[in-house]
Amino acid sequence: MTTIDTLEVSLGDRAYDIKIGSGLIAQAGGLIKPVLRQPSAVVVTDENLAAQHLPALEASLTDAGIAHRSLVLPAGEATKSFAKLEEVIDRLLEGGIERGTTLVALGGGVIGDLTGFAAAVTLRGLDFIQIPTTLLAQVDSSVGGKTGINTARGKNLVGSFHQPRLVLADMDVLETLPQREFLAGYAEVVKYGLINDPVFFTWLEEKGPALIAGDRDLRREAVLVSCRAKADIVAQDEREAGLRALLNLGHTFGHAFEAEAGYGGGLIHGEAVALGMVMAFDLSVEMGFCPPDDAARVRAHLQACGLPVALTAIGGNARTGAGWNSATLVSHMMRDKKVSEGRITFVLARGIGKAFLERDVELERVDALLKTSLAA
Ligand SMILES: NC(=O)c1ccc[n+]([C@@H]2O[C@H](COP(=O)([O-])OP(=O)(O)OC[C@H]3O[C@@H](n4cnc5c(N)ncnc54)[C@H](O)[C@@H]3O)[C@@H](O)[C@H]2O)c1
Ligand SMILES: O=C(O)C(=O)C[C@@H](O)[C@H](O)[C@H](O)COP(=O)(O)O
Ligand SMILES: [Zn+2]
Repeated sequence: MTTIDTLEVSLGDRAYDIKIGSGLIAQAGGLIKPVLRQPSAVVVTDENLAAQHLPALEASLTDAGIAHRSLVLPAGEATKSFAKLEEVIDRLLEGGIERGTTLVALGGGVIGDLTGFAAAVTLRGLDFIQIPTTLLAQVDSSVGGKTGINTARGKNLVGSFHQPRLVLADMDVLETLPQREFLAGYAEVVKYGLINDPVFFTWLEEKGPALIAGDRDLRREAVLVSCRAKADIVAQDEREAGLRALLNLGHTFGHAFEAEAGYGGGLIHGEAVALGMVMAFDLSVEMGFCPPDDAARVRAHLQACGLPVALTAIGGNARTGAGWNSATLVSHMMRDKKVSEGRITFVLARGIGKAFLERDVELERVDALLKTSLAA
């Protein structure tokens, strides 16, 4: 049996462990059982996971004596919707559910966010467990308790803070993850370096190519460092009173791009975040906060990895099939949850590893930056 790394998200009576290792899905029943209120679970997953990893999870739950059933949803961002939330809740209630039943999210961020929100509101609150299967979900979405859905008006505009009881990050599942999805998750890994860990960013510049190519030790190290970074921030600021907003680096831009792209798969979250981080660094340079060389390093690394670094790579071309304009993107940004008294709070940087929050940003600057990127 291989070793399991355990990190704690220290949140008092809502504290929980993140377990990182190989073969965790096969052992899930035994690992989950101690945190269950009663031995009954409903697994929520998507059709790709149902084909590839659900059977192993179900077998493990059966072996551990946990009664279970599974709900399988369509894969993709469009599933994070009111319609699918209603469907999940209806199927939970239809099949019979009690307050002691635990939901188990087997999937990427879409399944994790939706299942967590369903858990938060069904019977006024069920426990849930995260089994993240994408790199993005392992390093970011499964940790910290942000749950929710998208609306036609924007990303994640309906949701709740609801912490999981346990996170099981099985490194083996990354073997079946499509490369585009792996890369998208890598953008959120890079984010931790850019926020407050310049040594990690330098490590990624050096090791990123091998990690992306499939080196398992490097992948595990990156998941561990990322989860430690996120757990540390969440423990200090669970509900985003301040510090936690740094985890939104690249997201004010990125969420606007996702909303404009329509959640259809033409642009996925991590890709939008990669481009958003490039733009946040460019804005930081424009405003005189950040040395141009640091922004150049960010752009160069993400580009070398194959992530989008200009709006021309995603908007108004074959991927989305639509022409974009800066005014519409700014109007999306005005619905960001960090808007306060009509002003957007941006996550900017004084350099790599030196992110900070800034409210005093003229929208004309943002508009000009978007126009430049649209014409690049
Ligand atoms: N709650 C948070 O803190 C948080 C943080 C970051 C992102 N998010 C959200 O996460 C979502 C994106 O999550 P994602 O990037 O994981 O996308 P996703 O959940 O859509 O998964 C990506 C695709 O990969 C497939 N897949 C997943 N695991 C697989 C595996 N092991 N093998 C083969 N295929 C697999 C899925 O079926 C899907 O088609 C966005 O909605 C974003 O807003 C939330
Ligand atoms: O956990 C957080 O806090 C984050 O901001 C992590 C982000 O990567 C994630 O995309 C999150 O869902 C964004 O949250 P939102 O509140 O801006 O919708
Ligand atoms: Zn994100």
